[in-house]
Order: sequence, then structure tokens, then C-alpha cells
Amino acid sequence: MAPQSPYGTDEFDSRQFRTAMGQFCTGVTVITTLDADDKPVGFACQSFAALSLDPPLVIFCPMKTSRTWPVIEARGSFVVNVLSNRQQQVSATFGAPGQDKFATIDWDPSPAGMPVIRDNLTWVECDVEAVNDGGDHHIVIGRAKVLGEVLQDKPLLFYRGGYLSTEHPRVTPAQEELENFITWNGGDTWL
Ligand SMILES: Cc1cc2nc3c(=O)[nH]c(=O)nc-3n(C[C@H](O)[C@H](O)[C@H](O)COP(=O)(O)OP(=O)(O)OC[C@H]3O[C@@H](n4cnc5c(N)ncnc54)[C@H](O)[C@@H]3O)c2cc1C
Ligand SMILES: NC(=O)c1ccc[n+]([C@@H]2O[C@H](COP(=O)([O-])OP(=O)(O)OC[C@H]3O[C@@H](n4cnc5c(N)ncnc54)[C@H](O)[C@@H]3O)[C@@H](O)[C@H]2O)c1
Repeated sequence: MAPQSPYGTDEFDSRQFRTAMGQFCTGVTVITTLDADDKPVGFACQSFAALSLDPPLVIFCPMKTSRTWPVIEARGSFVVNVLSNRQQQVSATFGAPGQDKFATIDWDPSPAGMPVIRDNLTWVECDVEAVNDGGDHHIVIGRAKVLGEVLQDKPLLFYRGGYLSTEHPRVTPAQEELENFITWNGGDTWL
């Protein structure tokens, strides 16, 4: 019989789960779109990631109670705005329920007219490619259509339920390893 581990617990509540998940530091995005009256809407979202290079896909997970998600689904496209460390207030605005979250936010239209929040680190306009079930969230896969310009600034980070900023905007050694990894064409021999 395998020895019993002295570590970990399989009895936890939602608060303990959030505390554990909060140890994973992420960036912050605001996912935006236009409603049926062409009014901009959006919500703050940390559950965003690049999913695939070929084809270029991204992923994000809105709560099933999100009021922005049905608008994105109806429009069929959205913009991922990657926030800079100067945009903590933007995150707070889009991270709470509100009637007109764009009332105090400067934005410009993307080529397809989608809302791009001004002074973000970068943005990507996507079409909704697929939607899967993810518990109390949807798992949304988007196909990247247009890339915005990149601002040389620091990212806004979300960690332990609070905001952080990096000291240095570029971390080169990890970048080099990542480049080697994504350009690796020697098969799966590392597995
Ligand atoms: C840094 C950060 C990261 C986040 N990451 C994610 C993420 O990855 N995925 C995610 O889904 N959310 C995330 N959130 C939370 C999300 O941004 C907020 O819940 C946001 O308000 C959702 O906006 P919405 O427009 O989709 O829905 P909202 O209209 O804001 O509704 C959100 C919830 O509030 C309720 N609500 C709306 N209006 C009222 C009202 N007047 N009175 C009472 N209740 C009301 C709705 O029923 C719903 O349950 C994040 C928040 C922050 C700050
Ligand atoms: N994925 C999400 O839906 C998500 C993520 C982050 C924050 N939020 C919401 O934003 C508000 C502020 O968050 P906070 O960091 O102070 O709370 P928190 O301290 O409870 O969150 C810590 C971590 O728990 C996870 N988390 C929190 N709420 C979640 C949810 N509804 N679904 C899935 N994972 C969740 C996230 O990884 C977050 O970093 C809360 O209302 C929270 O529900 C939602």
C-alpha cells in the first residue's frame, strides 16, 4: 500500500480555494465588445491566456452570471485589452457591476469598431471560435484577427486579491528560454 502523504488537504471551502488560487500571479485584461446599440461594454478578466499559435487562439473564462458575456456572444467578436500598471482604476471599474462602465474611460475603435481602451499595453481583436462548459464559468476560445501596437510599459499584475507591479518591464533570460521552446522543432523527445 502506498504511504499516506502528510501534506495537503482534500477538505477545503471556497475561501480556501480562492486563497490557494490567489497565489498564482496573473496579468489583468479587460474584455470589451459593442452591444446591439453599438455601446461599449466590458469586464475585468484574469482568466486569459494565449492558447495556440497555429491557428492563433486565445482563451478566457467569464462567469455564467456575467452580463457582458451574452453581449460578446451575440456580437461574435471582442477585444482583449492588456492593462498596464497605470490602469489599476480601469481594472477596478470593469471588475465591479456598473451600468455604464465606459462613462469615465477613454477608448478608440479597432478596425472592426470594437472598443480599445486607451493606454493599454497591447490589444488583440478576436472572433468567438468556440464556447465550452467550465463549471460556473464558460471557457471561451477566440481566434485572433487583429493585433494592436505594443506600449513599452509595465504590466498590471493581480496577486493574492491585490495589485502588484514589476520592477523591470523586461525579463530577458526567461524570454530566451520561451523563444527556444516555441521554435523547437525536434519533436516530443523531451516528454
Ligand atoms: C482583477 C480581476 C480579475 C477578474 N477576473 C475575472 C475572470 O477571469 N472571469 C470573470 O468572470 N470575472 C472576473 N472578474 C470579476 C468581473 O470582472 C466582475 O464580476 C465584473 O463585474 C463582471 O462584469 P460583467 O459586466 O460581466 O457582469 P456584471 O453586470 O458586472 O455582473 C456581475 C455579477 O454582479 C451581479 N449584478 C449585476 N448588477 C447587479 C446589481 N445592480 N446588484 C446586484 N448584483 C448585480 C450579476 O448578476 C453578476 O452575478 C475579475 C475581477 C477583477 C478585479
Ligand atoms: N475567474 C473569476 O471569475 C475571477 C477571478 C478573479 C477575481 N474575480 C472576482 O473579482 C472580485 C475580487 O477578487 P479577489 O481576488 O479579491 O477575490 P479572492 O481573494 O477571493 O480571489 C483570489 C483568487 O481566487 C480566484 N477566484 C476568485 N473569484 C473567483 C471566481 N468567481 N471564479 C474563479 N476563480 C475565482 C482567482 O484566481 C483569484 O485570483 C471577486 O468578486 C471575485 O469573485 C473573479
